[in-house]
Amino acid sequence: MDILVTGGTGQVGIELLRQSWPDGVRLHAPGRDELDLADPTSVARVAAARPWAAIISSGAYTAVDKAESDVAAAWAANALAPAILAKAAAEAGAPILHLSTDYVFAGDKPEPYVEDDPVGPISVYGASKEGGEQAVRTANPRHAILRTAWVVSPHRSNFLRTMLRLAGDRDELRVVADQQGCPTFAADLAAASRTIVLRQIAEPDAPSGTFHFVGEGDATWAGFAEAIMAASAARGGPSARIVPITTAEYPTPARRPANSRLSTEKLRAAYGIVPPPWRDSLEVAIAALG
Ligand SMILES: NC(=O)C1=CN([C@@H]2O[C@H](COP(=O)(O)OP(=O)(O)OC[C@H]3O[C@@H](n4cnc5c(N)ncnc54)[C@H](OP(=O)(O)O)[C@@H]3O)[C@@H](O)[C@H]2O)C=CC1
Ligand SMILES: Cc1cn([C@H]2C[C@H](O)[C@@H](COP(=O)(O)OP(=O)(O)O[C@H]3O[C@@H](C)C(=O)[C@@H](O)[C@H]3O)O2)c(=O)[nH]c1=O
Ligand SMILES: [Mg+2]
Repeated sequence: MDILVTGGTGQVGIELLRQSWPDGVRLHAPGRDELDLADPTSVARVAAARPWAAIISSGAYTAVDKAESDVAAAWAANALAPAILAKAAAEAGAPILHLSTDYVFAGDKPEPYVEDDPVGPISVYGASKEGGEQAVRTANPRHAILRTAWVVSPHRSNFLRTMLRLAGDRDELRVVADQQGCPTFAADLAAASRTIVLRQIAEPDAPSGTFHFVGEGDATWAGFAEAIMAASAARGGPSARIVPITTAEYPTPARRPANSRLSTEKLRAAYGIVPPPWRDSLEVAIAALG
């Protein structure tokens, strides 16, 4: 049984490939040389290369600030590529698991967002990911659109690694304290994705639709940074004092939601998946960094 994974070299892709998969399941994760998400011809070729048992669509244009000035590339990778993948899976009678983001929301809801809340992206990245959701939803009835948020891991570029790197150079880090969300560890997300995709392959009537998966608990970016520093210091790693600032004091090309906490109740009910607390996963990740 062959599963196509896009973005296999990304934070989530690396952890997907590391999961233990049942005998007979093979994951195929072509690199950029073979699969260029910005090139529809290349995406269509890989999508049609085999009758995939499932497609996991994890690859994306994830540089949130750069996307503001690179609109076409962001939309090609985040919306058009998933459309092609979802259609190819549908033609093979196969499900697609597509990863999406909290940044599809505007961030003005005071409570955690549920799956049915209206989207309202405030960035090019968020809008392009919303485009990808709509493409997947309309091209393949057998889908799980899995929205996640604030993904970190010991690999690639992410907030955890940025904070540790900056802490190695400075005594003090200024971090925004008026944006709240749910930190998510890539390994936890990959484990949830594995459960969903295996059930979708095995059961044609497995729950389809949009679901949220994020680490249990919430934080502001400043609060997350403080927890990272405490965990790092406890293991003799780099640490710095976190100075809470406002979004206005940290100007960026892209706007980000003030609140993008996500409720995960729907996934719990549909698939029995219970997200681990992000603070527990932080300890595991810091330990893995040595
Ligand atoms: N990171 C986060 O905080 C969040 C991520 N998500 C979503 O989760 C998914 C996985 O994200 P994550 O693993 O963190 O992403 P990363 O930024 O770690 O990795 C992105 C992956 O996509 C690949 N990719 C990007 N552009 C192309 C392209 N044109 N052609 C081929 N491959 C390409 C990269 O390949 P290469 O190695 O060649 O660069 C890499 O494998 C994405 O859909 C993202 O939108 C959702 C919420 C939060
Ligand atoms: C590096 C740094 C960032 N910040 C702020 C900027 C921003 O508001 C917040 C997080 O910055 P980052 O650039 O790491 O995060 P960002 O690129 O916004 O992360 C997002 O990535 C995409 C792919 C998603 O889908 C989202 O869920 C989210 O994880 O922290 C500081 O306040 N101080 C700092 O020193
Ligand atoms: Mg970033």
